[in-house]
Amino acid sequence: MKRGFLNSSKAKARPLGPALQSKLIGAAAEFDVPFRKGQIAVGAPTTPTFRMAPSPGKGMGLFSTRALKMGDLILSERPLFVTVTRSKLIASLDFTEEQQKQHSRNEWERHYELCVNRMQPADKAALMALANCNENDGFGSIDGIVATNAFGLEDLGLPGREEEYIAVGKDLSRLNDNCSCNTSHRFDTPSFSYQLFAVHDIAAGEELTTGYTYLDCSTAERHQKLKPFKVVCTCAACTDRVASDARRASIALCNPGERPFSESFARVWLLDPTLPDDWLPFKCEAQLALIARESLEHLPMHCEAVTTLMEAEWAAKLDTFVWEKRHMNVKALLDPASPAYEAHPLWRKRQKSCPVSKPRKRVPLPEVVEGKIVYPTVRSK
Ligand SMILES: C[S@@+](CC[C@H](N)C(=O)[O-])C[C@H]1O[C@@H](n2cnc3c(N)ncnc32)[C@H](O)[C@@H]1O
Repeated sequence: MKRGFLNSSKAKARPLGPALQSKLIGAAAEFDVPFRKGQIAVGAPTTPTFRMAPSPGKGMGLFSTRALKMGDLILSERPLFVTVTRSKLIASLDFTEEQQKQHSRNEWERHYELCVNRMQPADKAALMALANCNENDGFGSIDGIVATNAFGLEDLGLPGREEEYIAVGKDLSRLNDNCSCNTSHRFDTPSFSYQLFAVHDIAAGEELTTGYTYLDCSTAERHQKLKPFKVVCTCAACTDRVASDARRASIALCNPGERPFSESFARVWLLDPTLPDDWLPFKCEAQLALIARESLEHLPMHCEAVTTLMEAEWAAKLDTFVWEKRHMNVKALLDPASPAYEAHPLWRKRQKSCPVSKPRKRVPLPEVVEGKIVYPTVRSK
């Protein structure tokens, strides 16, 4: 699961076999010693970065207490509660769909109760104080809280079963949704903690937000996926949906079939020696401009576009930084016998297929015109 919560489209429903059922755990009860004192884990910020406060129309939320820079660590916390990803539990083939659903909810509630009753009182109280958007939907009280607040815990699963676990955090689960979110989290397995980072600069007092669903899709798709959280998102992207949808479609298209950016555009560039050298850097810059415009810096495509740009263009620029200790000799990058050449696959392939460099021109960035992305220059092959 790239980001977000239990109901993410990637959280697959699968039967819960006995082996998995026995793994159902209350993290606070099961993993102790180094982190038992509070929720703060290794690497936590030394000065407070956030506070919890009401967010109009959204219940409680987290707000920055000081200006944060892109990449700043906001919080680091051990999950309160870890469990296997919720799946439908089959009871009887004679059950109606609704009876089946209710059976599943009852079973999950029974399992959760076993775990929660093993938790430390303070952890249990913190868990039970979290929001529950499923209160009147036939969910048990713990099940409802887990469904409202759980994050994917993909780094704990075995290969091929990465989406097996989910977790709830005392502070992390207070993050509200925004389709142009300003934070991203990852799970640090050695410290068994979630770490939350600023994905762009954040002003003091700004609400900290995350994306509950995949965000490189249309407003209508996002709203559909937000339904289980009872969220009707009114963020800037949802309000300016025509232009925003066009930009997001273009960002997602740069990643057809979830192939890394470097494999889609870089491949075209690598294999076509008639394209100018600046074709790929241009594509990267266009992608970066759209990502920045939509505040989608948390997407893997952002990192991929920067990496591709670095390899395609900035490697050559490094040649001029002779005053820098780590100065990289680009001649080495051009020499197939050198280790530097070997270490840069993208550059290497480009040099192989297109040995003659063509001059790099700056081009204006794409714009949205009547809901469509318009690239300013038609690039000739
Ligand atoms: C994980 S909790 C977030 C923290 C929660 N606001 C609280 O008070 O603890 C998810 C719930 O917060 C509310 N929420 C989150 N984002 C929202 C948004 N953008 N607009 C309205 N409600 C939102 C919804 O009720 C949702 O079910």
